[in-house]
Amino acid sequence: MTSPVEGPEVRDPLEEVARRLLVEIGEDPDRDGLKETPARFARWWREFSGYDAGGAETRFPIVSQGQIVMVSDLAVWSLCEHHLLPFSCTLTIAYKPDGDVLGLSKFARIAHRHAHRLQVQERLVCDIADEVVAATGSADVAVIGRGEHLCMSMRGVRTPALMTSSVFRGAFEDYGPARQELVATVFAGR
Ligand SMILES: Nc1nc2c(ncn2[C@@H]2O[C@H](COP(=O)(O)OP(=O)(O)OP(=O)(O)O)[C@@H](O)[C@H]2O)c(=O)[nH]1
Ligand SMILES: [Zn+2]
Repeated sequence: MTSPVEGPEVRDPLEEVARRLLVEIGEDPDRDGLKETPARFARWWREFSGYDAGGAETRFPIVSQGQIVMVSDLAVWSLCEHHLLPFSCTLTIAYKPDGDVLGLSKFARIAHRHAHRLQVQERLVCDIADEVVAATGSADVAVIGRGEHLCMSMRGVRTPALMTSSVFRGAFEDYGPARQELVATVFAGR
């Protein structure tokens, strides 16, 4: 039986990036505790950038006309494109079905798909709204995000704060019943 020929170990270029980073901040990348860190760093960035939220859109026939569907307290993590630091964001996605309704889990998949990118929170909610419009065929879509950004909490101005960003389309644009129901749900909490 022949054994497979072992070639030279192929390192992910991101490991070199991590080693360089460690050296630049005055660390020894070969010390115990850091030896495996470049490989872990490379795996984490590949996981982040190659994230696949999967799942085809599953639609069901609409149950009742004029209903508002809201999925609230969806918690996602994203990375701020300015500092590459995480921000957490709690999202509420609302829409008025027009035709079919979308499977509940698909909203979480859509949210994660757009969070797993370098983002700013304003664009995150718009990207999610755009995909919900495309997936549901409804023009009445709203997304509200409430986030805490580590780039503001742990560095820079070092002040934890909550940022709210929102997008209101169609029936949610004016401060009518749809918008009022949405805002009441978001601020009532669970
Ligand atoms: N509007 C918005 N601002 C963000 C978001 N994430 C980070 N920021 C801000 O982007 C800005 C980047 O500003 P710069 O002046 O280029 O960076 P900086 O010198 O590190 O700024 P400081 O954070 O104030 O120290 C900062 O005010 C951040 O707080 C986001 O999702 N939306
Ligand atoms: Zn930032």
